[in-house]
Amino acid sequence: MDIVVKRPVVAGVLGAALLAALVAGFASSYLTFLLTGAAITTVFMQSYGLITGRAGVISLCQLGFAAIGAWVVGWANVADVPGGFYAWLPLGGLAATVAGLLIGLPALRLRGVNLAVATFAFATALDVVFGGLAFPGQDDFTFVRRPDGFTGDSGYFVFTLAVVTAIFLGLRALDRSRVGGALLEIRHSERAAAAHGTSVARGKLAAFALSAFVAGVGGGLMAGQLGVVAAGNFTTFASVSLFAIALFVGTHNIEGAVAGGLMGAFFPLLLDAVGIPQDLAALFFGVGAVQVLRLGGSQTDLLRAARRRRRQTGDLPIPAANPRPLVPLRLRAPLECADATPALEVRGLRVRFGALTALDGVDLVVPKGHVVGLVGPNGAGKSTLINAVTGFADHYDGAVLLNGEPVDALPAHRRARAGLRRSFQQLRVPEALTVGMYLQVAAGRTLDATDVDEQLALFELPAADVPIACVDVATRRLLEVAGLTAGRPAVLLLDEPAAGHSGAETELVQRRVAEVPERFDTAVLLVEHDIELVRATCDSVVVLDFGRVIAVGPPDDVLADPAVVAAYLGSATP
Ligand SMILES: Nc1ncnc2c1ncn2[C@@H]1O[C@H](COP(=O)(O)OP(=O)(O)OP(=O)(O)O)[C@@H](O)[C@H]1O
Repeated sequence: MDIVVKRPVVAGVLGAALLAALVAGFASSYLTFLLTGAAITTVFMQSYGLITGRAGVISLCQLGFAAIGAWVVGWANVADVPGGFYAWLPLGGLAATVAGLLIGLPALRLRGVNLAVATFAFATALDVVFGGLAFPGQDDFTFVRRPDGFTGDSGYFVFTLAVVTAIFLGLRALDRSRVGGALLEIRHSERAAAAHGTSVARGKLAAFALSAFVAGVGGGLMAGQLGVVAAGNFTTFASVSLFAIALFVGTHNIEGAVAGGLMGAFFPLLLDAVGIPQDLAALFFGVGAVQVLRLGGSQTDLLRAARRRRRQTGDLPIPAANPRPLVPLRLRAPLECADATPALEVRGLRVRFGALTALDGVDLVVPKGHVVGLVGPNGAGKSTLINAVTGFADHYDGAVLLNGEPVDALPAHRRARAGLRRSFQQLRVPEALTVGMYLQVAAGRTLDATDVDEQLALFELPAADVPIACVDVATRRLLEVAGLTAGRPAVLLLDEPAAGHSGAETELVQRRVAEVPERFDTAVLLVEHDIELVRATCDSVVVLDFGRVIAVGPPDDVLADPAVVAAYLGSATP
C-alpha cells in the first residue's frame, strides 16, 4: 500500500506488468481480445484527456486522427516499409500529428461550441473521405503484421499495455512540467495564461498535435489488433460517444483514462447482455456528460476532491525555507519621482466602449524602483487602463512604452514576456495545479526548488506540493502576487490585490508590495480601494475620475486634494 502512495510510477508499472502476466497466462482468447480493445480505447481516452481534459479544447474528431494512424500503418504494411510495426506505429502517430496541426491552425480562433462544430465538421469530412477510400489491405484482406515477439493475441495485449503505460509516463512528465501547467491554466483562463506570457494559440496547437499523435497511435494499435480496419471503426458517432465518456469520467486523470477505456469497451457489451441495443450506450454516455455540467466536474475530479477533503486535517504544510532578509529592510518613505527613469510610460491613452469614453487621454509614468498608486471611484477607468496597457483591450489610442520601447503592436502574452505583468480583479488561479506548479507557470520562467520555497515562505504560503484546491481564496490571491513577482518583471500592475483579505492579510500584502521594487527589481502600478494601503505603500499616486487624471503627486498631498475628496464623495472618502 505504501508503495502506491510513495512510488506511484513504480506501482503503476508493476501493476501493468502483473496484469500483462495474468492475461497472458490465464485469460481466454475472447477476454484477451476484449481487454486489448479496452487498452486501445484507453489510448483514445488519453488523447481526449490531453486535448479536452488538460487544454480545455472541445474536439470531436479524435477518432478521425485514429483513422489516419490506422491508414498509415495499413499502408506501411502493404508497402512493406522497413522497421516493421515498431516503426509503422510512430509513423501513424506522426501522420495524425500533421492532421492535428492542420485542423488545429484554423481552429485556433474558435472557442467552445464553435470549435466543437469545426472539429465535428472535420470528423464528418473524414467519414466521407474514408468511406469512399478503402483502407490499405481492406479489399484483399492483407492483414497488418504485428510487432515481432508480440504476434499472438496475448503477446499483442502485452504490447498494447506497454504502449498505454509509456503514454501514461509521458503524460505524467507533461503534467509535472511548466508546459503541462500552462495547458491547465489555458483551460482555466486563457486571459490569465496570456498574462503570464503563455501563447494560448501555441498551447492549444501543441495540445492538438500531441493528442492527435496519441489518437493516431491508438488507431495504429487497432489496425494491429484487427488486422484489417475499415471506415466503420472510426465513425464520427463513435468519436462523439468517446468524447462524452471522457468528459464524464475525466480522462486527464490516470484512473479516469483507465475507467473510460473499460467503459468504452465493455459498457455496450453489458447493455447487449441485458437485451438493450448497444447503440443506446451513447445515450447513457451523453447523460453522463451533461451531469458534468450539473456537478461542476468529472467523476474522477469529484472523487479526488472528496479524497482531499477527507485527508486534509489540521494546518497545511509550510515550506522549509526562510525568505532572504532585505539588508537593510527598507522602511518605505515616498521616493521623489522627478529624476527617476520611467519603467512604464502611458501617453494619451484613450479607450472607448461605443458611446462611452472610459479613458480620455490619460498620461501616466511608473518610474523604476517605485510603487505608484492608481486610485479613483468605481467606474473611473482603472481596470480599463490595466487592460489596455497589458494588451487585453481590443483597441486603444495613445502609446504604451516599457523601458522606453513602444509595446503597442505586441499581443498580451508578448507584453508579459517583455516584462509587463498584471493580476486580475477576479481571481484566476486554477485549482487543478499545485501551489509550486502555479508559481512556476505564473513566473513564466523555471524556478529551482530553493527559489520556490523562499518565495512561498516570503508570502507565508503553504508548501509547493499542496494542491491549490486545498487553499482558501485569500491565500490564492497572495499566491497570484507571489507568482507574478517571482517572474521579476520590469513592471507589475496589481488590480486590487488586497480585495477580500482580512486585516492581518492586508498588512502582509502591504509589506510585500512595498518591498517589490527592491526585492524583485520591479516597478509597481497598484490599483487599490484601500486608501490606507495606498498611503503606506506608494511613492506617488495618480487619481482617475471619469477616465481623466485629476491629480498626481505624493500620497499625502494628493489624497488631501479637495478635487480628489470631491470625486470620492458618495463612495469612500480618502
Ligand atoms: N467591456 C466593457 N464594455 C462596455 N463598457 C465597459 C467595459 N469595461 C468597462 N466599461 C465601462 O468603462 C468604465 C470604466 O470601467 P472600469 O472597470 O475600468 O472602472 P474601474 O475604475 O476599474 O472601476 P472599479 O473600481 O469598480 O473596478 C465604466 O463606466 C464601465 O462600465
